[in-house]
Amino acid sequence: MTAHLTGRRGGPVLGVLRLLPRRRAALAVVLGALVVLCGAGLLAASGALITGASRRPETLFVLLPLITAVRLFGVARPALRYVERLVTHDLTLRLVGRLRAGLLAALVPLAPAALTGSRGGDLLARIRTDVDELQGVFVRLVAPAVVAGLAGTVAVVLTALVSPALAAVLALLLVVLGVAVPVLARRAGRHASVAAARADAAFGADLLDLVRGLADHATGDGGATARRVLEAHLDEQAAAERTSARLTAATTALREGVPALGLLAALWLVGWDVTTGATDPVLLAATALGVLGAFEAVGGLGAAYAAGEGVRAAAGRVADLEARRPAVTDPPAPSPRPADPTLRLRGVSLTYPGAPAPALAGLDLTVGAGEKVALTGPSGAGKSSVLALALRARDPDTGTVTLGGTDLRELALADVRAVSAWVPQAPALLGSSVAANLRLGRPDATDAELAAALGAVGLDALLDAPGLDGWVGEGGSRLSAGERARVGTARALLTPAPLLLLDEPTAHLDGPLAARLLDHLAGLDRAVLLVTHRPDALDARWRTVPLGAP
Ligand SMILES: Nc1ncnc2c1ncn2[C@@H]1O[C@H](COP(=O)(O)OP(=O)(O)OP(=O)(O)O)[C@@H](O)[C@H]1O
Repeated sequence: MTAHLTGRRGGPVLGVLRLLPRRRAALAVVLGALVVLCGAGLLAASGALITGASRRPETLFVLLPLITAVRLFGVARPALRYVERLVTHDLTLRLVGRLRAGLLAALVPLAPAALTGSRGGDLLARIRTDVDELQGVFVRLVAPAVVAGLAGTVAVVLTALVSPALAAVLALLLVVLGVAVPVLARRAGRHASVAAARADAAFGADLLDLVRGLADHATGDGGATARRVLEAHLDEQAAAERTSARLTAATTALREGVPALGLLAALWLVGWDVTTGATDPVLLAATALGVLGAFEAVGGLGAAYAAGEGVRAAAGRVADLEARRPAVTDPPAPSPRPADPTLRLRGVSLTYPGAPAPALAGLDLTVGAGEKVALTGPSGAGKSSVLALALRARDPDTGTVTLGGTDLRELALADVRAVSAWVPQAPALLGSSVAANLRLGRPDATDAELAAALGAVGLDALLDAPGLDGWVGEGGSRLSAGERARVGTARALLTPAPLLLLDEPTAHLDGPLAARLLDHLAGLDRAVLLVTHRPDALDARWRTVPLGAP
């Protein structure tokens, strides 16, 4: 795993390319080039064999090397293709692994504070769509480009041994077919597709207006004006489609025509050398067919050019994610984890970026070991923000937050989060079993311990249905909001953390259930700092700290 997926130097795409396993990538492109050269070699050897056979040699032994070459190229081509595919797939899977691990590594330090401005769907798209796009960086972009360069160069050099003039023509035509044609087709195609999309959108919008106001249009000129407007859009659509069809036809003609030009050039130039006696006639058909086969080298470049745009966009989005600064970072030399879990906030103020007013201003709060404290106050009073500071999801603008007397900024983040177990208002559940969700709190918990934790939060019923090994649905969708919240609390109870930070654990519960949960929490031998809108449900074991709007 690399520290930076998209790298700092050379742009985002180069950063992704650095993740490729180099030896495998080199092997894959060499194999790819050999496949192309075997194809051209097969055609060339076949041409030479046919010409040689047409001379009716006295013995077949004369043709034996050519027969062997035809067989060799014929067998080697599919075999090499098979190995090339194996290597490429292996390489792509390794790349996907590195991309996913790298993206998650980039996301983890950002969570939760630096991700609050991101929409969940956007992040999911980055992880899923962008990784899908980037995983094709080798197969769709690098391999076709390098294979084209490698196989094209070898084909030109071999051709130069027969006819330097033909080699020059071949090089030129390879560049035309591999670079000029795709670039022009893409540029022209973009204009045509923009025009078609514009015409489609205009037609759709006017059609909708027409249908909505059908009664109005039917009066007056009987809808003739509306029809004329729609017909004008249809004409635009037809014109855009005609342009696009002409473009496709021109590109196809060039794709077929350029190799044909190469064939003609070979017949002309090598044919001339044959008539002057400078070249053996056997080489005429061999060179002409070999040149034809060499064009396969640049066959994948059109798709590579198109893929390049997607890869660039995906790499840019990933780089943008990596460029975000985490809200909090580990200190260079962390202090040891404090044995005393006393949480103390002194003169703490916090204003969220872009917020017009502070969420907290000059707050003092202490939660001693084993103490039970409830934060109350109106919505927006800053209750959840206190928990965020206690967990060091953020740092205060002024004042200090300490655990056992040590400033949180001097502690390793992992230590802060080992001392405190946090349960947000809507805890995240995995699309997995009840047990798997609970074991996030303590991976080695026994089934009996899981059952006890469920019992403590009044979720004994989950033991029967769906059962510890039962599926909770995607994101816990098969459970109610209240059950999801209590699974989160049970998970926190399973951790050994001496301080629990619970954000409205009773929000979705009815009176008796809320009382049962609060009673269990009050009886714990660890400290609990909870947020609640129902201070009346708390008994004397709780110290209530009201927060007003700052
Ligand atoms: N990530 C954020 N970015 C900007 N402003 C925020 C952010 N989180 C909270 N705030 C603002 O800070 C203030 C305090 O929010 P906080 O969530 O701490 O209040 P709360 O008392 O827990 O509210 P509630 O009872 O509704 O959960 C609010 O005005 C809120 O809009």
